[in-house]
Amino acid sequence: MACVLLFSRLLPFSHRLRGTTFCLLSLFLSYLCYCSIFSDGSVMPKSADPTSGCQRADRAKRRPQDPVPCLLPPGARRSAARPRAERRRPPAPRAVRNDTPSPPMSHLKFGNKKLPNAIIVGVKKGGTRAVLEFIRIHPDVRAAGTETHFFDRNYDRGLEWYRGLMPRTLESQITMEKTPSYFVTKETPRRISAMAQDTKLIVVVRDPVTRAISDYTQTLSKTPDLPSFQDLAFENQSLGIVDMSWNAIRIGLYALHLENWLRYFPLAQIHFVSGERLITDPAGELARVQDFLGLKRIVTDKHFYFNRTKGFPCLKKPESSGSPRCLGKSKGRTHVQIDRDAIEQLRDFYRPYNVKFYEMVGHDFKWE
Ligand SMILES: Nc1ncnc2c1ncn2[C@@H]1O[C@H](COP(=O)(O)OS(=O)(=O)O)[C@@H](OP(=O)(O)O)[C@H]1O
Repeated sequence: MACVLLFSRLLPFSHRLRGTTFCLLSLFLSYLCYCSIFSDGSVMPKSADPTSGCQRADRAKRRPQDPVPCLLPPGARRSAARPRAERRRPPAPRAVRNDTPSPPMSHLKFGNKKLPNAIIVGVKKGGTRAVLEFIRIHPDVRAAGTETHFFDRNYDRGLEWYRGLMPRTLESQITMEKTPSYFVTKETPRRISAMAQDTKLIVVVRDPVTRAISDYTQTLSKTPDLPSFQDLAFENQSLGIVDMSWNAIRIGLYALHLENWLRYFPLAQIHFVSGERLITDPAGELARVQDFLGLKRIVTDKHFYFNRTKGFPCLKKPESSGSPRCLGKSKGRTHVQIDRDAIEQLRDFYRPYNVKFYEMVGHDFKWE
């Protein structure tokens, strides 16, 4: 345009006409030149998707299950394969495509849900929560957080339902759960053995008299108008006749329950944790649990401290972050006071069962 204005001032009309034509012609030639230089589309590529060309080129060689090669770190393979001229170009804009298949990151990151390799099967109020919380700080252990009650209450839901409750684990990790009522449920040993005969079993046992009082204390906290402990524990206290049908009493007959388990599992596949030693020497008990599970002894006394307020061992603050961890208020309640005579009567009642249990497992737990 500047050219046209200049000519209109300086030249007569006939000359002006020739000058304008010259000007338009040179503009047209410049345009043709521009188009020929950038005709390969590098100014505005047709497809902004950096993966599309790559997918097309490789598709013939790939099987459907193979990963899409263009999902590898951009540039790693493609820069070597591209012609030099193309490599000099500015990088194509990164496009977010919803239809690009995602790599299976969840699989890589979290592993798979597996049926448990080891189960804490009992006993109620034995210290089962403490064992699970202590063993699960081991990096090779992952555990279901809540009691699943699969083998006693939810068996009809099937193994896939059960598996769904498990945490994701890597190949090297073991899966665990705890449901203390399993130990006294008749069908459970058969059902666990039907799932996997090599399932490792852990039983946390505790003096059956203190266990019964602990059980009663828990029930009383939820049902304040419960009859007294003595009323429930004895059919006739003056004659020393214990009511074996009361659950709090029945659970403590360890020898009887164990007989049922030994029909389906060898003794070597069952590990017994002392509920008493779990409080006085948690690291020692955890060392034995780790050995039984075939784990490296990683959970050691470094991990515990005795919390005076709680009156129990708790987990120390992890090095990285977090805070010290004690079990909740429902663990370590102050027990209901039971008179000495009733306790002595219950000790007499349990003694033969305890002795039988010590013989069966080859260990004296010294419940006196
Ligand atoms: N470290 C630590 N902290 C708190 N409590 C501990 C610990 N170790 C063992 N225990 C004892 O665990 C008892 C509860 O047992 P369970 O976890 O098996 O109970 S439950 O069956 O799951 O309800 C609980 O019983 P009670 O003292 O009668 O409440 C505790 O004595």
